[in-house]
Order: sequence, then C-alpha cells, then structure tokens
Amino acid sequence: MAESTLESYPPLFRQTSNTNLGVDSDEPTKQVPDSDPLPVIDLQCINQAKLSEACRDWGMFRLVNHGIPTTLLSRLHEHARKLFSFTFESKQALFTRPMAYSWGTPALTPSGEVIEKGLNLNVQNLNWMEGFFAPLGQLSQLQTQDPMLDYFRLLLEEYGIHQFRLATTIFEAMAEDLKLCLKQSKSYLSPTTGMLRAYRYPRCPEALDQACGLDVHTDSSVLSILNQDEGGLQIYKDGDWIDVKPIPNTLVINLGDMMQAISNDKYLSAKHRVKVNKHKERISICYFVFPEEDTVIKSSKYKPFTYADFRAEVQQDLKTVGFKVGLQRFRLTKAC
Ligand SMILES: O=C(O)CCC(=O)C(=O)O
Ligand SMILES: [Fe+2]
Repeated sequence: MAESTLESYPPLFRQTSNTNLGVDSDEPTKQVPDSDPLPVIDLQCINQAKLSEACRDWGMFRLVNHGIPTTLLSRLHEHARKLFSFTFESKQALFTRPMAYSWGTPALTPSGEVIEKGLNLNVQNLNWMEGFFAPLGQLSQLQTQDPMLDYFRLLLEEYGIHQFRLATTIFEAMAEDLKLCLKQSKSYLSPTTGMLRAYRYPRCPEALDQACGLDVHTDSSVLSILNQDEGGLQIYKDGDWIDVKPIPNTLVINLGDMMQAISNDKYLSAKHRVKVNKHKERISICYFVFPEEDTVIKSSKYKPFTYADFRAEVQQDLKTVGFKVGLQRFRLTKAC
C-alpha cells in the first residue's frame, strides 16, 4: 500500500521525520498473529451467556457475521485513506460543518471543535493521530462542491445505517441479560446521536518512543464499534495490555461509560489505547452512539444524570484538570 507524503501530515508530525521515517530495513516488521484472546460474538446467533461474560469481564469483544458488505468496508477505508493523503492545508479547508478535521487530540466538542486543551498541543502531549469527524444526524446538511467529500458522505451514511443496526441488536441482547425495561431502554440508544470518526495514525519516528497514538481512556458512549486495518489498539485487562488484532471482516465492540452506568456497574467500560507504529500508517473507522439528550440514567451507583450532564463535566475537566475524570464525578459515595 502506498504511504502518504509528509505534506499530508500536520506540521508537528513532520519535524523529526528525517530521523527514521519509512520502513527500516534492519528491523523486520513484526508478524501479527491472526487471533487474540478477545471474546468473539456471532451476530447471527448471539450466545447470551458468552455476551454476558464478555461485557462483565472485558467490556470489549469481537463481532463476526455482522452483515456489513465487505465492499462497503473496503471502499470506506480506501476512500478515507485517499482523503487523508490530501495536503494538511487542503484537509483543513475541505472539511466544513457539520464535518470537521482535527489532529493531535480526540477531545472535541459536539460540533467537532477541539476543546481548549488541544490548542496547546506540542510534541510531548499530542496524540499521534488526525481525524475526520462526522455527526450522522447532521450529515445531510453538508454543502460541498467536492465530489470526493460528497462520496465520502454517502459512504458514511450507508455505513452509519449498518452501525445503528448492529448497536441496536447488541443493545437488545444486553438489555435482556440485564433485565432492563425495554420501553425505557429504547431511549438509551438514540440514532440521531450516532457519530463516525475516521482516524489516521501517521508513522511515528523512532525518536519519539513516548508518543501515543491515542492516550489511555474509556469511551463516553453507550457502545462504540471499531474497524481497524492495522494493529495498535490495546485493551487493559487484569493488569496487562492486550493487543486487539486487526482481523479482516470483523469489528470490535467497545462498551462505554454510559453502558457501565446503565448496567449498574455490572458491565465494564473498557480502558484502551492506541500505540504508535514506526513503520505503517493505521486507519480506523469508529462509531459512537449515545442516549437521547434528556434521558436520565438512574442507577444505585450513580447520581441520576443525562448524557448532556456527563459531557459537560468531561469538557470542564479537560479544560481545568487536563484529563477526563468521567464516571467518578457521578458516583454515589456511601454514607458513613
Ligand atoms: O483507533 C482506534 O482503534 C480506537 C479509537 C478510540 O479508541 C476512540 O476514538 O475512542
Ligand atoms: Fe476509545
């Protein structure tokens, strides 16, 4: 696969480039085995016991038989790769509202603007990634004369419909396991909140061993669905970082903070991160879905809160303490 030119990288990703960009012939590229210990769920015949165990012990699992045409998956990746290979300046100009282009941080406002912390990015604190942001509920408002961007929008819309189908099927199986009231739980997954992000993780020079593709975090969503073409994603489980392999035609389902709260802490919001790669660029397409804005999440472990309350708290923390505190902010403390 052709790798992109440095002009397509944000400037901070170019500066140490002459140290060791490109494939280092002395160091063989590590062979990625085609399996990992992640639980596997078959969407065509969901094994409830296996799903329950995966959600409680891992907060992450691999999804097979998801029914998304392989042609759509490969077109989306190919097209995202093409758009990422545009020069940095043209990407900045091309992605207009409701879409957005950003780099160095995943911390964005609901309209895709980098949260203040992101403005002070430097080589020490940046995440070695750039991304396209697409809120599915507003994509029809995109006005563009650019056929490449317009086609990307079409692919994202088609992919988004599949993603909501998968999220709904999985959520219903979880609701059954958790014995949630079905009527109430419908509002926990709102199609209009669906958001797609395409990321590119540029090759990272050797000199920056401390660099991270994406810092350790949990997702704020109910569910996230990840689709990666190269290794780098890791999940933290029982004190170890475990590689989540890029297995073709499979997707990775990740439970977010909202799901942990909805489940009364029975399910885990998985801690994960993305490592940098010296040799290869990596593209991932990620879907995130949230509860309806005014849906109150009630549980015995947390104060009642809406996703909007949670998001506001996260944004506040990012600006003041510099990181996401997350569910801890809402946890009920036991009376002495
Ligand atoms: O790129 C990936 O595989 C993971 C992205 C991710 O964890 C996120 O956007 O929250
Ligand atoms: Fe994540």
